[in-house]
Amino acid sequence: MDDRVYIFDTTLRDGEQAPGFSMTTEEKLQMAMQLARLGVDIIEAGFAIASQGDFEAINRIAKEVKGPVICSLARAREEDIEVAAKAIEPAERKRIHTFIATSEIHMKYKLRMEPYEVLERIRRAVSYARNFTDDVEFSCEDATRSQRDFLYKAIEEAIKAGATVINIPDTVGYAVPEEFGKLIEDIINNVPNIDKVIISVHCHDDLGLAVANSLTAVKHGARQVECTINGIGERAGNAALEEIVMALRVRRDYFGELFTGVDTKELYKTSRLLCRITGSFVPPNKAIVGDNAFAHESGIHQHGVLSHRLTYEIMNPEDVGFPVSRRIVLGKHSGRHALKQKLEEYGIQYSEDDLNRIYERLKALADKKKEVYDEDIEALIYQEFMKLSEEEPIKVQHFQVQSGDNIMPTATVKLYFKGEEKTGTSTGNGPVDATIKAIQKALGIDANLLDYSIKALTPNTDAQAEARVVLELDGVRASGRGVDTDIIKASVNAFVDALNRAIMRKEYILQKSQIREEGTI
Ligand SMILES: CC(=O)SCCNC(=O)CCNC(=O)[C@H](O)C(C)(C)COP(=O)(O)OP(=O)(O)OC[C@H]1O[C@@H](n2cnc3c(N)ncnc32)[C@H](O)[C@@H]1OP(=O)(O)O
Ligand SMILES: CC(C)C(=O)C(=O)O
Repeated sequence: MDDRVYIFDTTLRDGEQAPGFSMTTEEKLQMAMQLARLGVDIIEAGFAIASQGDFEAINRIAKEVKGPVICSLARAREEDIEVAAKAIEPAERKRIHTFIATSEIHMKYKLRMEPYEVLERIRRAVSYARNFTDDVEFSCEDATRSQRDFLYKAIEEAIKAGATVINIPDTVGYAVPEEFGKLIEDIINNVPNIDKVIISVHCHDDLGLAVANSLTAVKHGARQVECTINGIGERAGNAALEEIVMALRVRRDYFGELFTGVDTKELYKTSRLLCRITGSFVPPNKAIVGDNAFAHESGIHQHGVLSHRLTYEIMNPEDVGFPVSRRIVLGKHSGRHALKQKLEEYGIQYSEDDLNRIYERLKALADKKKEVYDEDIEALIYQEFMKLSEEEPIKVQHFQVQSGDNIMPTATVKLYFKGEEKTGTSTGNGPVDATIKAIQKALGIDANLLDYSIKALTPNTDAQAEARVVLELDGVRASGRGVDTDIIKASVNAFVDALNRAIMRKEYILQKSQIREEGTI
């Protein structure tokens, strides 16, 4: 059996079926381009008969995306198959994926068909699809709840009719790994000519087992895995592509020579592109691509990884394209080893007393604040070692914004810079833009805004909003965060927070270079 595991990405079809994840044609195209860079083997670009928009998106992807096979889903109906064939027609390599349910519950209540009628549909649909392409995939929807002999028969008919890939979906996420692996093995041992086709699996995550089931299936002979970026998909989602690919790569000792064609360095980028396009967030603890996937906060772990990376890390962040290498996060659970490393990063010379003093301050701060950011630690260091004031240089006294659907947004701010009163007024593209510009005018500065994001922390209209800002001021980069029920205030707080850090950081750099010149460091 071949060792190559084909990655069938269904982010743009099953992934898009998740509420809130619909994408426009342009967005789908952008995502498909990135999936091609990622190196997936097949892109299921949509369900062509679902809508004119879906048809057009598949058609554009088929025309413009080179590399992967482009596929459309189709029910076991001639009309669906014709529309799918038309949509994928321009692709260099094309696949029609047709399906019908084979479980009793689906056949009886949903399809209202007798089993013999379903078998007839399979024969007709697969052979009809073969008129348009040599690459036809057939799925027995709800395979894991299908009666065994009937499932074997359905697969046999699909192969006879010309299917080249047989997909075994765990449509409702009902299977458990050992049982699912055995199902694949049984199919291999009981269905005639099964060795002539590729066996695929498509697992849903209703019990949180989609990745485990997919990997067990691969171990038992499946050679195509259907999965999505960030595991998005109908209900609880599909198997997460990044987890499947990295598990196969990291656990070569277990999976043997199995490999995929995915360029793992593109994983993080692809995950974040999907977030940006759909306005969704990846939970921080998400395997492989979550913000905390390579972060260490607790002292014992930090000491371990600082001594030898492999004590607590099974993969390199660089291998999945993580933008920062391992993150040592200082917080409530951190120990002195990690703090020492941070002080050394800042080029600080410290005594054992200094270390203990700053360590106590860190713990006290962490008890008060939910999250301690690198910037908070930096501020502690400034205060302890550079004797910079604990006072933040900029304090906003007051701001006022006028905005509406037929007036130019205008903001006025009054603030204090190191105790001196300053005011500024500006118009802008929106109320946030106008206020940020007014602050800059008041201070007479021109900071370069590198990143700005805002999200609601709860689902109501009175929710707390969290704004984050990354900016650069005179070559010094800093980030800031602001939380408020008023989105403009949250944005102002984040912007001023970042400015304060940039100014303090500038002063710190200046002091350090002066000390160096005086030869005391
Ligand atoms: C497990 C999966 O993820 S399957 C994919 C699910 N994805 C989607 O459904 C998204 C796209 N779907 C749609 O846009 C619409 O459902 C459409 C356009 C496909 C069909 O819409 P409608 O014609 O209004 O039918 P509706 O969705 O209400 O019902 C489904 C019909 O398809 C039939 N059907 C369902 N699956 C299949 C199948 N695999 N093969 C043949 N017929 C099927 C049902 O029995 C029902 O038939 P009926 O209209 O004769 O009663
Ligand atoms: C169409 C099939 C593969 C499907 O999405 C499912 O069964 O979940």
